[in-house]
Amino acid sequence: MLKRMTKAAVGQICSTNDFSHNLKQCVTLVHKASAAGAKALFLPEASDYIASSAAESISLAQPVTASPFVLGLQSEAKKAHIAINVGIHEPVEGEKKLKNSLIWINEDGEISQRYQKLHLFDVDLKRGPKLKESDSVQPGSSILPPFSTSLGKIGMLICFDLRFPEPSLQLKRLGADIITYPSAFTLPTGAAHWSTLLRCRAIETQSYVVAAAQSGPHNNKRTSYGHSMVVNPWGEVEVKLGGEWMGGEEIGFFEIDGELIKKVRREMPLLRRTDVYPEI
Ligand SMILES: O=C(O)CNC(=O)[C@H](CS)NC(=O)CCC(=O)C(=O)O
Repeated sequence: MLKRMTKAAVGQICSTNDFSHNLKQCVTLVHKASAAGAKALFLPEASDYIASSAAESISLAQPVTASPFVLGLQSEAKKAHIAINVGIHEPVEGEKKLKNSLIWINEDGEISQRYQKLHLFDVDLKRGPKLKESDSVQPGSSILPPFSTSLGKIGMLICFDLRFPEPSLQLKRLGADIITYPSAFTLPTGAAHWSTLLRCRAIETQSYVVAAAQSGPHNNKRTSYGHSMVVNPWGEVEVKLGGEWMGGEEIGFFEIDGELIKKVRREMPLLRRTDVYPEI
């Protein structure tokens, strides 16, 4: 029997504080994705820009209705009839701090879903990095229920959220087939934890995990780890892009196999002992 597979693309870029440079990289990837017949393109966290300080990040944020980056991607999505999952910054009216958001731009170019990052990356490692995301960002307060797309049901999380199994398990419980983690991991934490965490989340949730990553130097203070990955529900790595030394944008293709999701879940049901420990 013919399996129903849907093609998608995962894109890697290196954002700076220059909107038009960042948009250009993303548009190149939209064209490549669409030429290859992908139904959706997954882009990294903070694709619109990465600043070198909290103050600069706050000063750059624009509402989606006025952001040349978001408007540009919406128009490309509509032209190419492809959905785009992309991480951006959004100002909050009357507040100083921003939202670290993930939006779903559908095939008609409309923003149809939006998630606000729950866990903020405040770390101070002896050998670096020292980053305090909460200086410029306010955390979200809810999980976005998985939504239907031509690929299957998508559950959205962002970057540092990857370290917490609870929201991914909750998304799986709510019916997700695919969980996304657009990211900008640091070099030391990426080398130590990135691929292990992504495979764990895929194996635990028996779902596809799609993690588009920032890669390379954003400014003289920050460099990202790269290695964008797609992991299938059995934990196999289906796509792995290059590391931080790679210049420019990069793309990888994969197919979502709905039969594989069903097979993995049927063959090894993960029935929780919620009589012993609480359901999360
Ligand atoms: O700063 C922006 O504009 C965009 N946001 C980010 O890059 C965020 C906050 S600094 N990065 C992470 O969450 C990295 C997590 C990480 O590296 C880990 O969990 O090890």
